[in-house]
Amino acid sequence: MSDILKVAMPKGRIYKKASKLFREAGLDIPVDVDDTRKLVIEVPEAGMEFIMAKPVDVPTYVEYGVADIGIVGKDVLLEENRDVYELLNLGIAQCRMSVIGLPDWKPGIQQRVATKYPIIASQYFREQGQQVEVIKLNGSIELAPLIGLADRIVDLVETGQTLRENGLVEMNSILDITSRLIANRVSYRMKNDRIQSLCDALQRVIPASTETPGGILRG
Ligand SMILES: Nc1ncnc2c1ncn2[C@@H]1O[C@H](COP(=O)(O)OP(=O)(O)OP(=O)(O)O)[C@@H](O)[C@H]1O
Ligand SMILES: O=P(O)(O)OC[C@H]1O[C@H](OP(=O)(O)OP(=O)(O)O)[C@H](O)[C@@H]1O
Repeated sequence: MSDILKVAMPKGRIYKKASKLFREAGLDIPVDVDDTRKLVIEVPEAGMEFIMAKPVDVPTYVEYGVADIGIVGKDVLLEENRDVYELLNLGIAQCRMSVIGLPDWKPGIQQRVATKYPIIASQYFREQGQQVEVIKLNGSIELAPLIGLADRIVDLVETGQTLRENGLVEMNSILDITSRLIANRVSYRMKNDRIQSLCDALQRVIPASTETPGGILRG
Protein backbone atom coordinates (compact mmCIF):
# COMPACT_ATOMS: atom_id res chain seq x y z
CA MET A 1 0.00 0.00 0.00
CA SER A 2 1.45 3.39 -1.02
CA ASP A 3 2.22 6.10 1.55
CA ILE A 4 0.10 8.63 -0.29
CA LEU A 5 -3.24 9.34 1.39
CA LYS A 6 -5.91 9.36 -1.31
CA VAL A 7 -8.88 11.58 -0.55
CA ALA A 8 -12.14 11.49 -2.53
CA MET A 9 -13.46 15.05 -2.54
CA PRO A 10 -17.00 15.82 -3.72
CA LYS A 11 -17.06 18.31 -6.56
CA GLY A 12 -19.76 20.92 -6.41
CA ARG A 13 -21.34 22.57 -3.41
CA ILE A 14 -19.46 20.71 -0.64
CA TYR A 15 -16.00 21.20 -2.14
CA LYS A 16 -15.38 24.78 -1.07
CA LYS A 17 -16.63 24.15 2.47
CA ALA A 18 -14.59 20.94 2.78
CA SER A 19 -11.41 22.50 1.44
CA LYS A 20 -11.82 25.45 3.82
CA LEU A 21 -12.09 23.00 6.74
CA PHE A 22 -8.95 21.15 5.59
CA ARG A 23 -7.05 24.42 5.34
CA GLU A 24 -8.19 25.51 8.79
CA ALA A 25 -6.92 22.14 10.04
CA GLY A 26 -3.50 23.03 8.61
CA LEU A 27 -3.66 20.99 5.42
CA ASP A 28 -2.86 22.93 2.32
CA ILE A 29 -5.11 21.54 -0.38
CA PRO A 30 -5.98 22.82 -3.83
CA VAL A 31 -8.43 25.64 -3.38
CA ASP A 32 -9.93 26.78 -6.61
CA VAL A 33 -11.18 23.89 -8.67
CA ASP A 34 -13.21 26.26 -10.83
CA ASP A 35 -10.05 26.94 -12.84
CA THR A 36 -9.23 23.35 -13.69
CA ARG A 37 -10.75 20.23 -15.18
CA LYS A 38 -8.05 18.07 -13.57
CA LEU A 39 -9.60 15.14 -11.71
CA VAL A 40 -6.64 13.81 -9.76
CA ILE A 41 -4.67 16.51 -7.96
CA GLU A 42 -1.42 15.48 -6.30
CA VAL A 43 -0.05 17.39 -3.34
CA PRO A 44 3.28 15.57 -2.82
CA GLU A 45 4.49 17.93 -0.08
CA ALA A 46 1.48 16.86 2.02
CA GLY A 47 1.73 13.21 0.89
CA MET A 48 -1.84 13.45 -0.39
CA GLU A 49 -3.81 12.99 -3.57
CA PHE A 50 -7.24 14.49 -4.11
CA ILE A 51 -9.74 12.66 -6.31
CA MET A 52 -12.39 15.05 -7.61
CA ALA A 53 -15.52 12.91 -7.58
CA LYS A 54 -19.21 13.30 -8.23
CA PRO A 55 -20.63 13.47 -4.68
CA VAL A 56 -22.81 10.36 -5.04
CA ASP A 57 -19.79 8.28 -6.11
CA VAL A 58 -17.56 9.08 -3.12
CA PRO A 59 -18.64 6.05 -0.99
CA THR A 60 -18.04 3.73 -3.97
CA TYR A 61 -14.44 4.93 -4.43
CA VAL A 62 -13.85 4.56 -0.69
CA GLU A 63 -15.41 1.09 -0.42
CA TYR A 64 -13.27 -0.19 -3.29
CA GLY A 65 -10.15 1.37 -1.74
CA VAL A 66 -9.19 3.56 -4.70
CA ALA A 67 -9.61 6.36 -2.17
CA ASP A 68 -8.51 5.84 1.44
CA ILE A 69 -10.90 8.42 2.82
CA GLY A 70 -13.63 10.67 1.46
CA ILE A 71 -16.10 13.40 2.26
CA VAL A 72 -19.78 12.76 1.67
CA GLY A 73 -23.21 13.96 2.78
CA LYS A 74 -25.04 11.76 5.29
CA ASP A 75 -27.88 11.58 2.74
CA VAL A 76 -25.64 9.88 0.18
CA LEU A 77 -23.98 7.72 2.82
CA LEU A 78 -27.33 6.29 3.92
CA GLU A 79 -28.70 5.92 0.41
CA GLU A 80 -25.60 4.19 -0.99
CA ASN A 81 -25.11 1.99 2.12
CA ARG A 82 -21.52 1.14 1.17
CA ASP A 83 -19.23 -0.86 3.42
CA VAL A 84 -17.14 2.03 4.80
CA TYR A 85 -16.30 3.50 8.19
CA GLU A 86 -17.91 6.77 9.18
CA LEU A 87 -15.25 8.60 11.16
CA LEU A 88 -16.34 12.18 11.69
CA ASN A 89 -19.30 14.48 11.40
CA LEU A 90 -17.73 17.51 9.73
CA GLY A 91 -20.73 19.72 10.44
CA ILE A 92 -20.64 21.35 6.98
CA ALA A 93 -23.33 21.48 4.26
CA GLN A 94 -26.07 21.39 6.86
CA CYS A 95 -29.59 20.75 5.64
CA ARG A 96 -32.48 18.38 6.30
CA MET A 97 -34.30 15.73 4.34
CA SER A 98 -38.05 16.26 4.29
CA VAL A 99 -41.33 15.15 2.84
CA ILE A 100 -42.69 17.99 0.71
CA GLY A 101 -45.91 18.60 -1.16
CA LEU A 102 -48.42 21.09 -2.45
CA PRO A 103 -50.30 22.97 0.31
CA ASP A 104 -53.62 21.30 -0.57
CA TRP A 105 -52.20 17.74 -0.59
CA LYS A 106 -54.55 15.02 0.68
CA PRO A 107 -53.81 11.29 0.79
CA GLY A 108 -55.29 9.56 -2.27
CA ILE A 109 -55.68 5.88 -3.13
CA GLN A 110 -52.55 5.77 -5.26
CA GLN A 111 -49.72 7.84 -3.85
CA ARG A 112 -46.55 8.63 -5.75
CA VAL A 113 -43.41 10.10 -4.23
CA ALA A 114 -40.50 11.39 -6.35
CA THR A 115 -36.98 11.53 -4.92
CA LYS A 116 -33.24 11.23 -5.47
CA TYR A 117 -33.26 8.92 -2.40
CA PRO A 118 -35.49 5.90 -3.17
CA ILE A 119 -33.99 3.68 -0.45
CA ILE A 120 -34.33 6.22 2.37
CA ALA A 121 -37.79 7.29 1.18
CA SER A 122 -39.09 3.71 0.83
CA GLN A 123 -37.86 2.84 4.30
CA TYR A 124 -39.43 5.97 5.76
CA PHE A 125 -42.88 5.36 4.25
CA ARG A 126 -42.73 1.66 5.17
CA GLU A 127 -42.04 2.62 8.79
CA GLN A 128 -44.94 5.08 8.63
CA GLY A 129 -47.21 2.33 7.34
CA GLN A 130 -47.90 4.30 4.16
CA GLN A 131 -48.09 2.48 0.84
CA VAL A 132 -46.51 4.66 -1.83
CA GLU A 133 -44.91 4.24 -5.22
CA VAL A 134 -41.43 5.74 -5.15
CA ILE A 135 -40.16 7.29 -8.39
CA LYS A 136 -36.43 7.97 -8.73
CA LEU A 137 -35.37 11.32 -10.22
CA ASN A 138 -31.89 12.80 -10.45
CA GLY A 139 -32.45 16.51 -9.84
CA SER A 140 -34.95 19.40 -9.78
CA ILE A 141 -37.14 17.11 -7.68
CA GLU A 142 -39.50 19.99 -6.83
CA LEU A 143 -40.79 19.82 -10.39
CA ALA A 144 -42.56 16.52 -9.75
CA PRO A 145 -45.60 17.78 -7.75
CA LEU A 146 -45.79 20.94 -9.89
CA ILE A 147 -46.26 19.06 -13.14
CA GLY A 148 -48.20 16.09 -11.77
CA LEU A 149 -45.61 13.32 -11.76
CA ALA A 150 -45.94 12.74 -8.01
CA ASP A 151 -48.12 13.81 -5.09
CA ARG A 152 -45.18 14.43 -2.80
CA ILE A 153 -41.38 14.43 -2.88
CA VAL A 154 -38.57 13.57 -0.48
CA ASP A 155 -35.76 16.07 -0.89
CA LEU A 156 -33.26 18.31 0.88
CA VAL A 157 -34.22 21.67 2.38
CA GLU A 158 -31.67 24.24 3.44
CA THR A 159 -32.99 27.83 3.31
CA GLY A 160 -36.45 26.84 2.05
CA GLN A 161 -36.06 29.14 -0.97
CA THR A 162 -36.73 26.39 -3.52
CA LEU A 163 -39.94 25.44 -1.73
CA ARG A 164 -41.16 29.03 -1.37
CA GLU A 165 -40.48 29.92 -4.99
CA ASN A 166 -42.39 26.87 -6.16
CA GLY A 167 -45.34 27.10 -3.78
CA LEU A 168 -44.51 23.88 -1.94
CA VAL A 169 -44.66 23.13 1.78
CA GLU A 170 -42.55 21.01 4.07
CA MET A 171 -44.71 18.36 5.71
CA ASN A 172 -42.27 16.29 7.81
CA SER A 173 -38.57 16.43 8.42
CA ILE A 174 -37.03 12.94 8.16
CA LEU A 175 -33.31 13.44 8.80
CA ASP A 176 -30.74 16.08 9.69
CA ILE A 177 -27.91 16.08 7.17
CA THR A 178 -24.27 17.16 7.34
CA SER A 179 -21.11 16.00 5.57
CA ARG A 180 -19.11 13.09 6.98
CA LEU A 181 -15.52 11.89 6.76
CA ILE A 182 -15.49 8.22 5.74
CA ALA A 183 -12.67 5.69 5.41
CA ASN A 184 -11.94 2.45 3.62
CA ARG A 185 -11.78 -0.39 6.16
CA VAL A 186 -8.33 -1.65 5.11
CA SER A 187 -6.87 1.85 4.75
CA TYR A 188 -8.13 2.67 8.22
CA ARG A 189 -5.94 -0.11 9.63
CA MET A 190 -2.94 0.26 7.30
CA LYS A 191 -2.78 4.05 7.39
CA ASN A 192 -4.17 4.49 10.86
CA ASP A 193 -1.60 7.02 12.11
CA ARG A 194 -2.16 9.33 9.15
CA ILE A 195 -5.94 9.02 9.18
CA GLN A 196 -6.09 9.46 12.95
CA SER A 197 -3.91 12.58 12.91
CA LEU A 198 -6.08 14.02 10.12
CA CYS A 199 -9.19 13.31 12.23
CA ASP A 200 -7.57 14.98 15.25
CA ALA A 201 -6.66 18.05 13.19
CA LEU A 202 -10.15 18.26 11.70
CA GLN A 203 -11.82 17.74 15.06
CA ARG A 204 -10.04 20.82 16.39
CA VAL A 205 -11.74 23.02 13.76
CA ILE A 206 -15.18 21.40 13.62
CA PRO A 207 -17.81 23.44 15.51
CA ALA A 208 -18.04 22.21 19.11
CA SER A 209 -21.78 21.57 18.81
CA THR A 210 -21.26 18.98 16.03
CA GLU A 211 -22.14 15.50 17.23
CA THR A 212 -19.53 12.88 16.39
CA PRO A 213 -20.62 9.45 15.20
CA GLY A 214 -20.52 6.96 18.08
CA GLY A 215 -17.39 5.03 17.14
CA ILE A 216 -16.78 3.62 13.72
CA LEU A 217 -20.10 3.07 12.07
CA ARG A 218 -21.17 1.60 8.83
CA GLY A 219 -22.59 4.31 6.55
N1 LIG B 1 -29.33 22.94 -0.40
C1 LIG B 1 -28.38 22.30 0.25
N2 LIG B 1 -27.86 22.82 1.37
C2 LIG B 1 -26.87 22.19 2.03
N3 LIG B 1 -26.35 21.02 1.65
C3 LIG B 1 -26.83 20.47 0.56
C4 LIG B 1 -27.87 21.07 -0.21
N4 LIG B 1 -28.13 20.31 -1.27
C5 LIG B 1 -27.27 19.27 -1.17
N5 LIG B 1 -26.51 19.35 -0.08
C6 LIG B 1 -25.46 18.42 0.36
O1 LIG B 1 -24.46 18.45 -0.62
C7 LIG B 1 -24.30 17.16 -1.21
C8 LIG B 1 -24.00 17.31 -2.68
O2 LIG B 1 -25.05 18.04 -3.28
P1 LIG B 1 -25.61 17.69 -4.73
O3 LIG B 1 -25.98 16.24 -4.76
O4 LIG B 1 -26.63 18.72 -5.02
O5 LIG B 1 -24.37 17.75 -5.61
P2 LIG B 1 -23.74 18.94 -6.40
O6 LIG B 1 -22.72 19.56 -5.51
O7 LIG B 1 -24.80 19.86 -6.90
O8 LIG B 1 -23.11 18.12 -7.57
P3 LIG B 1 -23.87 17.13 -8.61
O9 LIG B 1 -25.18 17.79 -8.97
O10 LIG B 1 -22.88 17.01 -9.73
O11 LIG B 1 -24.08 15.80 -7.92
C9 LIG B 1 -25.58 16.41 -0.90
O12 LIG B 1 -25.35 15.02 -0.86
C10 LIG B 1 -25.96 16.98 0.46
O13 LIG B 1 -25.29 16.31 1.51
O1 LIG C 1 -33.78 25.02 0.69
P1 LIG C 1 -32.89 25.50 -0.38
O2 LIG C 1 -31.84 26.44 0.13
O3 LIG C 1 -33.63 26.09 -1.55
O4 LIG C 1 -32.07 24.23 -0.93
C1 LIG C 1 -32.70 23.06 -1.30
C2 LIG C 1 -32.41 22.68 -2.70
O5 LIG C 1 -31.00 22.42 -2.84
C3 LIG C 1 -30.83 21.14 -3.48
O6 LIG C 1 -30.93 21.27 -4.86
P2 LIG C 1 -29.70 21.46 -5.86
O7 LIG C 1 -29.30 22.89 -5.87
O8 LIG C 1 -28.61 20.49 -5.49
O9 LIG C 1 -30.35 21.12 -7.24
P3 LIG C 1 -30.76 19.67 -7.80
O10 LIG C 1 -31.67 19.02 -6.77
O11 LIG C 1 -31.47 19.97 -9.04
O12 LIG C 1 -29.50 18.89 -7.96
C4 LIG C 1 -32.05 20.35 -3.02
O13 LIG C 1 -32.29 19.24 -3.85
C5 LIG C 1 -33.14 21.39 -3.03
O14 LIG C 1 -33.75 21.47 -4.31
